[in-house]
Amino acid sequence: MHPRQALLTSQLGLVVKNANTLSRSYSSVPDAVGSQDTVGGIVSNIAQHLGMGEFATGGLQLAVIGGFLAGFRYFGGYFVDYVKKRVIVTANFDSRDESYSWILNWLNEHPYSNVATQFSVSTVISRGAQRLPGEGLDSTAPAVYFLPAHGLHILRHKNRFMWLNRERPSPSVAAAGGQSNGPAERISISTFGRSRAPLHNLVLEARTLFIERDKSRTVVFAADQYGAWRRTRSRLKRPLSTIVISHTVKDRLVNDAKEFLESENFYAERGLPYRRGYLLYGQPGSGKSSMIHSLAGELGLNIYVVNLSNKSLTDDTLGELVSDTPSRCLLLIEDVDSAFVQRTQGSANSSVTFSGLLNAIDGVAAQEGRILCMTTNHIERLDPALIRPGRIDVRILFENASQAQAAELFRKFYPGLPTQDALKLSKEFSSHIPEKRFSMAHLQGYLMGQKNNPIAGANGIQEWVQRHENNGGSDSTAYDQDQEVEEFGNTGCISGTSTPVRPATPARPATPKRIPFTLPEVRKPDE
Ligand SMILES: Nc1ncnc2c1ncn2[C@@H]1O[C@H](COP(=O)(O)OP(=O)(O)OP(=O)(O)O)[C@@H](O)[C@H]1O
Repeated sequence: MHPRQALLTSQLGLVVKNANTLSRSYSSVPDAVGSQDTVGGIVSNIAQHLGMGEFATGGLQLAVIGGFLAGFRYFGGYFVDYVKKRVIVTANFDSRDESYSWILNWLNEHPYSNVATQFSVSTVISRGAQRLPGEGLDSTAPAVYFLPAHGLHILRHKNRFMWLNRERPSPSVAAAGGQSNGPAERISISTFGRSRAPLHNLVLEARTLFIERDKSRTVVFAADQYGAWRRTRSRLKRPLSTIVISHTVKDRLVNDAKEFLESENFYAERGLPYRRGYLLYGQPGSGKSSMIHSLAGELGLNIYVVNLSNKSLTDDTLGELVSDTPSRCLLLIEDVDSAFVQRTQGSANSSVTFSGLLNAIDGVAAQEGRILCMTTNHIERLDPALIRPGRIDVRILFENASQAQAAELFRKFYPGLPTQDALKLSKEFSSHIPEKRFSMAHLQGYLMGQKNNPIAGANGIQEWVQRHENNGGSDSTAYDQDQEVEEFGNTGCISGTSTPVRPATPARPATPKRIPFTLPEVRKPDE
């Protein structure tokens, strides 16, 4: 035999011998039973039975042992997982979900965030840890949040050890995982034990903390390019008293919305879709958006804004977005005329089709308990189907400033004035303003130039008005009628009593048409 061959044979013999020894060591059966009962023995017996040589027997024994080890490795993972599941409880949070913001906020408040040596700094608490505009604008300096950095952290909460893993997959991993909503960040929090209660309570605590933080604010969500809602900003609630419109209109609108939110049973008992739609229409800068923000604040609802001009928005994503809104929220579609002029004209400015919009508004997936608000400066351009009863239940006309509104705006603009002075100066101010000639935004702009000088504000208005009238003014022709709420049938779909709005000619009329209404009074649902 060749010396190398002899060496190989002797080495293999050694391995086989060791394998026999090893296989014996796994056996818990006493030697008295005989070597036949060990794994090695059984394998060699089978090998002998098959007429295999010593070399092949050793190979077979090695293969069997390798198989055992591979099997242990494979099933060992399951075993470890099984044990983990029985002694460790874990909660996972995904950045695409609102609960992620609760946890980030909770972490920011947690003492660990002050001592963590690896931490990230953020000016916003938001999903996806994205830099989003708007937060902190109400204060002079933007807020700063200190959060544990990505990676593993061990912290103590309510006398319990917990470990937290904050992970952000790379975009390639997210793409491979088919995450169409963009790469998601994840936080998992674990602790020993089988009870979910500690983590359950932690989540509830985080939610309460977050709600407290937003209590005095209205949070605005907007659809991102992936078709998911993103928190874009939160604003201090705007008091209703700062909106200068007819008090009757304001009260009726707010009461109507409040009544709706309390009438779930009424709708359920009658099998009516539980939603309510408002259309705020009229002059630019007359307070439509401000009224909606104020209304949301009053009702304690967050605002979900859909921008139909967003080219990445499709019928499907719009439908998903609407069905993804919480059951209590205000869904806002601003400047709805800019995307849809008339059904027949298609949707040149939007990837969403007209029927896609209608489906999203009242399709089966549309959320119950939702308030829909649409705004437009051109009601006459809207397709009647879009604003038919059931989709839009209440219409509110916003006009340019009346003299009474101008006077009230003046008084609210200078709240520190003694009553007598406020009355005198506001009268002087408003007397020079032609009825419904200028928008409230326009007048507010003028007053901003006289922020600290109410007397100059009152005295200078005449010259300002003359100047703007000579220039043709920047406001369009005034309406000739009073502000009012126009009320369709309460139940929307089954009404059929209202007079539909005729699609107007494409040319912009000087004076928007008033829409006739059939029910002058707001009816209570249980009347
Ligand atoms: N009726 C009003 N009461 C108080 N402030 C008003 C009123 N109307 C307008 N403003 C002020 O004018 C500015 C613009 O108002 P807002 O955006 O609400 O108008 P809009 O009708 O929604 O305008 P557009 O149709 O152009 O979107 C805001 O700063 C708001 O405070």
